[in-house]
Amino acid sequence: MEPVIQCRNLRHSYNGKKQVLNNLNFTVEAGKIFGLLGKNGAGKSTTINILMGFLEPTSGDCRIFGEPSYNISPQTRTRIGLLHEGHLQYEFMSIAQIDRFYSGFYAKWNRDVYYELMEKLGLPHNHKIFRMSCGQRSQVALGLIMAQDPDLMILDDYSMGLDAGYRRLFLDYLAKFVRERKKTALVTSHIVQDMEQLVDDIIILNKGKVIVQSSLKEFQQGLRHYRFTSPDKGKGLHADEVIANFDAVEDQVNVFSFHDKEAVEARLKELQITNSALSERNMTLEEAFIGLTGKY
Ligand SMILES: Nc1ncnc2c1ncn2[C@@H]1O[C@H](COP(=O)(O)OP(=O)(O)OP(=O)(O)O)[C@@H](O)[C@H]1O
Repeated sequence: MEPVIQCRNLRHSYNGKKQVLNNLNFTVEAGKIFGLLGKNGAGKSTTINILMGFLEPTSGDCRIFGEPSYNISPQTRTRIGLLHEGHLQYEFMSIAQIDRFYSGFYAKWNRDVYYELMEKLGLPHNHKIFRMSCGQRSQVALGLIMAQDPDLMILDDYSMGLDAGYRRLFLDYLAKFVRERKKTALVTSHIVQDMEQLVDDIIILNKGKVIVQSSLKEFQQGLRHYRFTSPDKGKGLHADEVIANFDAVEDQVNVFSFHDKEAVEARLKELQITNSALSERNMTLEEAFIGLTGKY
C-alpha cells in the first residue's frame, strides 16, 4: 500500500541561511501513529509546514496520499486534519456555533465525536470560546479536527495547554480513533513521555538531522544507558559510532549507545578513559530522548 506521507531528501533553510532540515527522509505508513520528536527549534513545525504546502522546501520532495505537498488537490486536502501550534479559532463563537460553522465545510462532519469531547468540558453549549481556559480551547480545537473525520491527522504540539487529565483523555481518544477507524496520525509534543503509550514509529530530529528513525519498540530495545564513575569526568569522550551521546555530572558519566556493554567498554579502553564498572540502567522514553539529544 502506498505510504500516506513520504518525504525524500528534504532540505530547508530560511532565507538561504542555516540549514534547518538537512536531508530528511521518512515515510508514514497507513494506520500508524508517527511521532516527530525534537527539541525546541529542531525543525518539527518547519516539516509540518512543508507537508501542508504552506512552505516550499529548498529542495527535496514530500508527498501526501501520493500528491506533491505543494500542490495538494482540494479533495485530498479535505482528508487532512491539521492542528497547528496555537490552535487559532473563531473565539467569538460558542461551542454550538463553531460546530455549525465548521460543519458546512466538511462533507463527513461527525457532530457526535465533537460533542462527546465537549461534554467532558462540562460547559453549556452557548459558552463562548474566548471565555475558556487555554486547555479548554485546545479541547475544542481537537474536537473540531476529529469531527472532520480526516484520514490523516497532523497534530503539532497537541498537548499545549492541556493538563494531565485532558492529555490522557485526548490520547485515549486519539488512539481509539486511529485504530478503530483506520486513520493515520503524525504528532509532535514536548511531553515526550506521552508518546511512549501512543506512537508506533518515531523519528528524532536534532540539529536538522534525523538521529533516530525506527519503530518505537526497536528504539527502546536498542538504546542503552550505561553509567560509570571516572575521576577525570570522562575527559576525552566523544560521540562516535559506538557512543551515541554522553554527559557527565561531576565524576559520574552517562553513556548512551546502541551497542552492548562489551563494545562500550572496549571503546572506553581505546580512548584511555579510567572508569569504574559500567552499570546498565533502565530508561523511560523521555530519558532516552534527553540522553540522545542532550539537556540543552
Ligand atoms: N519564518 C522563519 N524565518 C526564519 N527562521 C525560522 C522561521 N521559522 C522557523 N525558523 C527557525 O527554524 C528553526 C526550526 O524552527 P521550527 O519552528 O521548525 O522548530 P520546532 O522544532 O517546531 O520548534 P518548537 O518545538 O520550539 O516549536 C529554528 O531555529 C527557528 O528559529
